[in-house]
Amino acid sequence: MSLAVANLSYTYGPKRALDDVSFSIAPGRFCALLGPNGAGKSTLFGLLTRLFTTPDGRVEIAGQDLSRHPLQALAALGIVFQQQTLDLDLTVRQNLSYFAALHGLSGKTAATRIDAALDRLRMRERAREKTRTLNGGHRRRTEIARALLHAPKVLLLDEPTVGLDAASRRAITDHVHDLTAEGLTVLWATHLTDEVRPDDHLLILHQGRILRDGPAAEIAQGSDLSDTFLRLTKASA
Ligand SMILES: Nc1ncnc2c1ncn2[C@@H]1O[C@H](COP(=O)(O)OP(=O)(O)OP(=O)(O)O)[C@@H](O)[C@H]1O
Repeated sequence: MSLAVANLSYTYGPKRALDDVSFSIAPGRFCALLGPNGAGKSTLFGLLTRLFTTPDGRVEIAGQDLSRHPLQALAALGIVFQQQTLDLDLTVRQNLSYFAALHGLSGKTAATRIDAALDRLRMRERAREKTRTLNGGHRRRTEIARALLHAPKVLLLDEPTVGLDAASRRAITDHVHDLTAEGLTVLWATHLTDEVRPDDHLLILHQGRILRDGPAAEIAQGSDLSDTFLRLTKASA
């Protein structure tokens, strides 16, 4: 498995934000983590990226235990946070170059990796543009390209389409689905059912618990996924 989470729990004081969460994602799968506001998606991402830690449960990334071998585990992880983290005064290429340097990449290796990442997101022709001049969708694509520079096996995206118009939202969703064809494993947090495709792996998270885990089409059972999602998250509200 590319990502395996077992019996993960987390509390903020008395508030239990994650309650015995377990799931695993196979290599090259697109997995949608669908949950309403407050479900625990950001808390889960914080634990997967070691922004904070918990003694309750286990995380394995590309076969490496996150608490026992954090450097090796995190080296296999790319992350796109919910809030944008680009320097708007730098060009697209400069934003990526800086990040490549942080990963110890320089010279020809860095240039080759940057070109490849920009190609994957179809952003190569915009490499010299100031990030400030890009629309929201292209800024997001720049961040995704940046997250791929160190050749991670697993890519986490925390509500990556927030604030984008419908066309950009569709384009980003399509681009990231395409990345899985090259073997990348994706965990995509969202509260929007139209970003989930029938053959995606789907996790429905609500009030810190996984309510469903399986192929999206099986979970929807022939009806509209948004109806299923609303029914499930209302029933236990
Ligand atoms: N620092 C904190 N202190 C106390 N409670 C918190 C804190 N951060 C999150 N929570 C609570 O933990 C629960 C899970 O929050 P989390 O942010 O992980 O959910 P989410 O699914 O990411 O929601 P959103 O889509 O709104 O970002 C919520 O009930 C939230 O109010």
